[in-house]
Amino acid sequence: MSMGETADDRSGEADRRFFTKPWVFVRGVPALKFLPPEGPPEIAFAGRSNVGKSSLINALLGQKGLARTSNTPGRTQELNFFVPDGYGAVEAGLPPIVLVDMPGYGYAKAPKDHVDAWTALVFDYLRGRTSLKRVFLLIDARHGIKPNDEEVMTLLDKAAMSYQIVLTKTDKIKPPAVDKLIVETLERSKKRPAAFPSLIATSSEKGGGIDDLRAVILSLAE
Ligand SMILES: Nc1nc2c(ncn2[C@@H]2O[C@H](COP(=O)(O)OP(=O)(O)OP(=O)(O)O)[C@@H](O)[C@H]2O)c(=O)[nH]1
Ligand SMILES: [Mg+2]
Repeated sequence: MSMGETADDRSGEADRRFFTKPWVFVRGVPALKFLPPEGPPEIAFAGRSNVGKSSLINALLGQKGLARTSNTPGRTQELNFFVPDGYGAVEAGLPPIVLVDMPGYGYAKAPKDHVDAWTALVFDYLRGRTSLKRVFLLIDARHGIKPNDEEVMTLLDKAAMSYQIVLTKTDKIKPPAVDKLIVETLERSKKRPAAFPSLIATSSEKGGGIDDLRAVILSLAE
């Protein structure tokens, strides 16, 4: 379900094949100095720990287990780069698009120095990466926008980095509650200069919103 705009009409047969072909993991980046050179357009999946970033990537690509997921927050600990297979090296600038799974923020139970290092990595990447064309900012439909999400939105606004809110786990709440949350969330993000004027409500479990998200990804691919 896409609110505030219709998904553009790029979900034809050829485009669907883009997502049914295998994608591959190409690189895990534990610190900024290991980032590949700036190159093809990147789309980052950001959000609090356990919000469902890795699960959403797997649902989009139809490949369970490609991005590692867990019941326990703090699963993803590096910036993980995924590209459609068969296009050649990311260093050579060849893939049409790169999806970047990120460590979550807001998880206080891991050792503090670990959390601080992930958070710095995520924030630096979001602030300074030229190849980054869109950030999907994932918000758990059960919890709504939290103060650390606001902090990330402020950072993205300051960096003039385009971001789009994606509600996750909508299968866990009733449809009227999803509708109410959509209205409230859009109202809050309207005041944000870099926020996209629409959001996408998804369920990685049930498949809701996945085609809309794919259409956005296709529209950014070269
Ligand atoms: N019911 C339901 N559960 C989901 C959905 N998406 C993710 N989950 C569950 O939420 C938990 C966390 O999912 P992950 O994809 O690992 O979350 P993450 O944001 O990558 O977490 P970190 O890497 O730790 O930051 C897992 O137990 C998933 O099965 C969804 O759409 N519906
Ligand atoms: Mg993860």
